[in-house]
Amino acid sequence: MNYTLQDLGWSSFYAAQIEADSPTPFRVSEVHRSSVTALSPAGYTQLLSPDHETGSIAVGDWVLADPENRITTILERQTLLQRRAAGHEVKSQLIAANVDTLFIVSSCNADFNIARLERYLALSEAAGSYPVVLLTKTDMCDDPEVYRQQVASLPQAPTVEVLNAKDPQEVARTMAWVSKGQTAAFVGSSGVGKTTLANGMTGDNDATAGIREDDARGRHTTTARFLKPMRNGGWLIDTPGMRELQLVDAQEGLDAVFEDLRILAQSCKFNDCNHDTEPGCAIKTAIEAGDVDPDRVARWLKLERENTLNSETLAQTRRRQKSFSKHVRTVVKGSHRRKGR
Ligand SMILES: Nc1nc2c(ncn2[C@@H]2O[C@H](COP(=O)(O)OP(=O)(O)OP(=O)(O)O)[C@@H](O)[C@H]2O)c(=O)[nH]1
Ligand SMILES: [Zn+2]
Repeated sequence: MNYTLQDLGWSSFYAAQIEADSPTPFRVSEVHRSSVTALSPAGYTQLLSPDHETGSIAVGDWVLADPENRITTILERQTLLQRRAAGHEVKSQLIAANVDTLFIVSSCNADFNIARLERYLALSEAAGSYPVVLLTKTDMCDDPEVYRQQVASLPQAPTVEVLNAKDPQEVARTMAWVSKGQTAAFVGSSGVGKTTLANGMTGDNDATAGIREDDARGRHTTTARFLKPMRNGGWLIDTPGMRELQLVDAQEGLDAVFEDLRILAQSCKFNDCNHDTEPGCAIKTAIEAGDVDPDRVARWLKLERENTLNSETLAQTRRRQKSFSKHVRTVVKGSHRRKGR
């Protein structure tokens, strides 16, 4: 199957970043330890990272490479999904780039959890992706509408679809949230139906998501991310293992999801009000008047604290990533100069 750049999601946003005589861009479809697999109209190509490290490249990225297939430029992203990486050290982990639609998957059962949905919604808003909440397992639930209502009545009124993920017609309906050339990804807990939905949307038949990869320490299970073509001409970034999700650098996302509380907090007497014991706290007053749900305030403050802590500690990591992208851009400029420009 050969794809045009437009099929792969190329748009004027990216075209504006390259020059007329730039080499053909690639879309990253898989990130490995020191190389990436990328798609272009010529098919799949293995590309090398200049510093043999791929932490700054995400599935979905658009990149340029030199004739030796070494990546020279990562094009500016339209959207970027990231989270705090697992482990003690605060690092951001790139999940996927240039995702237009983020499917936030939960089930119409005990998995359903507003706090988790708010967290995923903030992630999506911070990334710049359009969130669509998919509530699965309607066939095993007496009243899916109760669940739909709970999502739809959030102040942000997110788009929500309820469906049986095993029903091809219902999957086809939800697939319409991704147009030809657009890219989608899934987040959600284990067992909510992400693989089932992905199989329905791509026509694949994946049973397990983990793959095995060799490294110096021997074989170990790793989580892989793939860009896969959807039946309708869209693209799906399959992101297994997207369960635990700590926010980092997600202030804009939190501001969007909790806009009502943020606006209310502007009326607090103190600018840096913790909405705890301070006098003149507009949030507390609203809770006491029954205008605001105290649980929602608690969820907001918890996510705010988490994001602030992670984002502040991240500064150093971010500087390292910046110096990487500076390095690859310099390579491009240098090669231009050599050509006498
Ligand atoms: N009846 C019914 N079963 C579903 C539905 N969605 C998923 N399932 C079943 O739920 C089980 C888990 O579904 P998966 O698609 O593997 O869930 P997942 O989100 O990919 O889980 P992880 O890979 O662990 O993250 C499977 O047995 C599915 O067949 C649904 O809408 N209705
Ligand atoms: Zn306050």
